[in-house]
Amino acid sequence: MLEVKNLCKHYGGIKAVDGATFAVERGSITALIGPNGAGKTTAFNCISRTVTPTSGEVWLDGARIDQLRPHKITAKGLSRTFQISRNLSDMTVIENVIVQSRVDGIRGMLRPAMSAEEKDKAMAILDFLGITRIAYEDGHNLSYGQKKLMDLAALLMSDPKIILLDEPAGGVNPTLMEEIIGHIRALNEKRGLTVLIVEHNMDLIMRLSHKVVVMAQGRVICDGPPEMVRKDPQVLDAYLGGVLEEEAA
Ligand SMILES: Nc1ncnc2c1ncn2[C@@H]1O[C@H](COP(=O)(O)OP(=O)(O)OP(=O)(O)O)[C@@H](O)[C@H]1O
Repeated sequence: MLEVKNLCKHYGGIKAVDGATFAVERGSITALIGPNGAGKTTAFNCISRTVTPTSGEVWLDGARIDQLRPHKITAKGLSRTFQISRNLSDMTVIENVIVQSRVDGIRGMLRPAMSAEEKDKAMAILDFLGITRIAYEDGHNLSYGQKKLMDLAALLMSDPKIILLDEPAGGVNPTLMEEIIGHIRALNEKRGLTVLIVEHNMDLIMRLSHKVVVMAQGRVICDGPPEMVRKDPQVLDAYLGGVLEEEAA
């Protein structure tokens, strides 16, 4: 469904992504992992076109998307979250969900009124995520976890076929992590969404993913099912005896 071919992003002499090639199969939950600085977030940014790749190609459902503007990519069915929640704190949750999800760029941000249709759709999504009770809460009153769920809701407004989640469990407590795992699984199994996740939490990765793609120094060094990847010597080397080795023991 999503194919990344020989993707490169160089910042001067720094090769943040250096010829990465991988695929995300339709209906899968695929994880992109790797040590700090491996190039995961930069690869995400190139796929969603929030940064311009230096070279390489990104294909979605057989069409090249690496030359499209970000909102055109969203309109084609690919949506992403950001590591740092982008909530607009002087708006309510439902307003945030609607405004952040408008795919027509800056014009959407400037269009204040919510249509009845947008509101119904946003409420149905908040319901799916179990957070209708905070629909009219101001953005600045939200907990960190509630912001994460609001971001997920905004992501779903554009009816994506594939979602890219950047550290969905980053900084959340164990209870919320279980909730987020449940939501991701439900989105995949009940709504048929394909999911690509960047995440450092190995427990989440090993439990959720069908396939794991491992990056190190801008390149893909291994990909396959989680139980294979966690025992791969190259992967263990890349992590230098870190969390994967403990898990594989
Ligand atoms: N805008 C930038 N300018 C210069 N260098 C950058 C820029 N963005 C990323 N880099 C560098 O590119 C490399 C890859 O960074 P990236 O954030 O993609 O890694 P990552 O795998 O997501 O790391 P982490 O797990 O720590 O988030 C790092 O060496 C980083 O310092």
